[in-house]
Amino acid sequence: MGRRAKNKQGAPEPLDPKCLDLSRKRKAGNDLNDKETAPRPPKKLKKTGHVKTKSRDSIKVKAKEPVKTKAIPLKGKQKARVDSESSDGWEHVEEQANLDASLMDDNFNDLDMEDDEPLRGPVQEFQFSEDDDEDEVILPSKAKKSKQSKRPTKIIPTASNNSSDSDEEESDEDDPTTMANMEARSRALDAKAAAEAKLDAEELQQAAFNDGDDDLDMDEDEDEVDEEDRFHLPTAAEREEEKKSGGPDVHLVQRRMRECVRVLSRFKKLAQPGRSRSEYTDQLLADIASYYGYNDFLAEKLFLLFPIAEAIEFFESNEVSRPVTIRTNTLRTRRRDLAQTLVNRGVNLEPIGKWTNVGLQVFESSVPIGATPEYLAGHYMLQAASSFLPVIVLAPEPNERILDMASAPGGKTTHIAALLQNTGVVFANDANKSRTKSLTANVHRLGCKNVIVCSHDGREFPKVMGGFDRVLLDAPCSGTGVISKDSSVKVNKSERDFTLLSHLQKQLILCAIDSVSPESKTGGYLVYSTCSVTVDENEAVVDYALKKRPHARLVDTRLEFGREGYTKYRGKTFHPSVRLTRRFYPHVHNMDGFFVAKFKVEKKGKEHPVATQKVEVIPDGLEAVEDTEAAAFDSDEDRPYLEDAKRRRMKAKGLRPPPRTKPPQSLPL
Ligand SMILES: C[S@@+](CC[C@H](N)C(=O)[O-])C[C@H]1O[C@@H](n2cnc3c(N)ncnc32)[C@H](O)[C@@H]1O
Repeated sequence: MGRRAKNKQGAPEPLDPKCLDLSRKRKAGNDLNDKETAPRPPKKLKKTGHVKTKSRDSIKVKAKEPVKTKAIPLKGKQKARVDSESSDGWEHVEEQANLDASLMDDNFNDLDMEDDEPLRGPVQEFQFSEDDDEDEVILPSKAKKSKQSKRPTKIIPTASNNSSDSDEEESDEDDPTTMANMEARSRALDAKAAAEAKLDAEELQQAAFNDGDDDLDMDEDEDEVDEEDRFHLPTAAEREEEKKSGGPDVHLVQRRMRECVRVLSRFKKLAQPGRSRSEYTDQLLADIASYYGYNDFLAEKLFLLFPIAEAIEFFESNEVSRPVTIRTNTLRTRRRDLAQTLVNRGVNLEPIGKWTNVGLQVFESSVPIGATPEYLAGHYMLQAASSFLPVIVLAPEPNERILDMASAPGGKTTHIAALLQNTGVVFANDANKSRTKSLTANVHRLGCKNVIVCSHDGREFPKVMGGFDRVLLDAPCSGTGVISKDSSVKVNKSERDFTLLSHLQKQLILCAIDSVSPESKTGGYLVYSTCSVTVDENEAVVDYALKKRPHARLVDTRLEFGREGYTKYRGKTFHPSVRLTRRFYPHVHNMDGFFVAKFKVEKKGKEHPVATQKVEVIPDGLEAVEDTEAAAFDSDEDRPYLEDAKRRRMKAKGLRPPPRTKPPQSLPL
């Protein structure tokens, strides 16, 4: 269990942002009560294994059993070295081919994936993150005031408001939110958060620029550090001794983390003579792992994603629940009407932000939000704000044929169905049959009439069916973006899991591309998303797909916020267009960590010039192989499935279906 969570010795002070050199920051994650510049409020530590610092009393979304986390000491210096190449989760695809043969399953050998030989075989030894368990709601027996009444900052909005408006609108902040002032308040909050986000971005850019740069010591003319005041980094023997005596006091760990961050930011001036950067980094990583309750591997993997001070922000944000959000089901109601009804029931809510016209953020509720008559009637879905994004990016159009390749429990499927206005058809697939039950239940509750639920391994597409106008692959992933919801991720993910996941994601993304019809008149798009922040599940997968399918190119997501995807990461260089992908972080956007990429699939031979202008540095083992025949959509093969589905629809309506034109083929639904 992490010391942050364990709280054996009383609640420690929150890390002082000043000492993390973040004092100028006004984070999107700060409490609104803090108005302008106050730091993140102190977080309460729990006595259970929960590491969340805020509980939801009346609004419980997917409450979990307490998870016991365990501090695992660093095994060696090399383990935590920032410059370690071996531990950053990169895989060699050739090596993947040599994965334990028992992992390989011949079921898919008949797939037309000769060109992807190294990626054959399913990967199945890990738990998938099922972050998007929208609507898996635990209903409280008694409605209580949510701790969200403290009104955490809004989810990051678009920057479109002027500050004078926002000043005016803030003046009535103490008054209750009503339908009349809801929009105005939302705009004010949007403006404030946008300004904060801009400031953050500038500071982070600066931090990234400075990070690791010894010349950061710009204050050389300052007085020498008094030797007595200099932070003493424990020696190896002292650390060993500390371990033997049951680990350091939580306050000591906290102080030490602060000091290490400080020293690393002004190394020349503050470091003890003779001690290296990597020694401080090792100590910091060991303390992060024990304080927040991560295994060493994951602590390092996540730490490496950010400049040092920002990494602490990220770890801190994983200790705080994200705002409760709901998506209006426009098949049943309008957001305005829903908001009015819920306000009348005692729910305090506001529109999420300008980027969505269906989302509402719930601040407090005197009724259980997962058991209102409107909920039961399918007027809304309890859904994380981040999971709106891939569907917004997919932008389905009425009458299209859409595949949601990994769809349970259906938050995104039902959103797609609503955008199609119940026209066209959505094939909602999920490999896990038992999870299709909640998917089907949601499809029914929300009144989606254009959804066909099926259960295939995604890698069977497009053999099962292809030629879709748009495909969404919300891939199974490690869930490193949703640690605040599922803290077990902190300790149950190993390097091997990331290798296997990335392997599976690469297989799935190729099948997803091959399922898109380049002939589509209205579409021809694939959206790839994960609720993970690791590069090997995101940019590396996307880059791999670009190499393997040169007729697919990345296009703008048209989202107005989110950080650009990495085009360079720890010695790897990706195709320049990978910057068109978008990353979302809890500490920046106050939403789950998330990744979204959008591809346009062109006809073969019509490769887009950008897609073929590959940069030279290619991730290990992923040398571009000429794209060979991809599995093509075979309309003859597809016909029996479509016919079967049509017969079912007719039967369901009490109509007599026409005789079959071919011997029946069962569609496993
Ligand atoms: C992130 S969740 C999907 C959440 C869903 N899109 C939603 O919005 O509710 C990933 C899903 O992938 C499914 N899955 C795992 N491996 C798969 C595979 N090989 N093919 C298809 N689905 C798979 C899991 O069962 C899980 O439901």
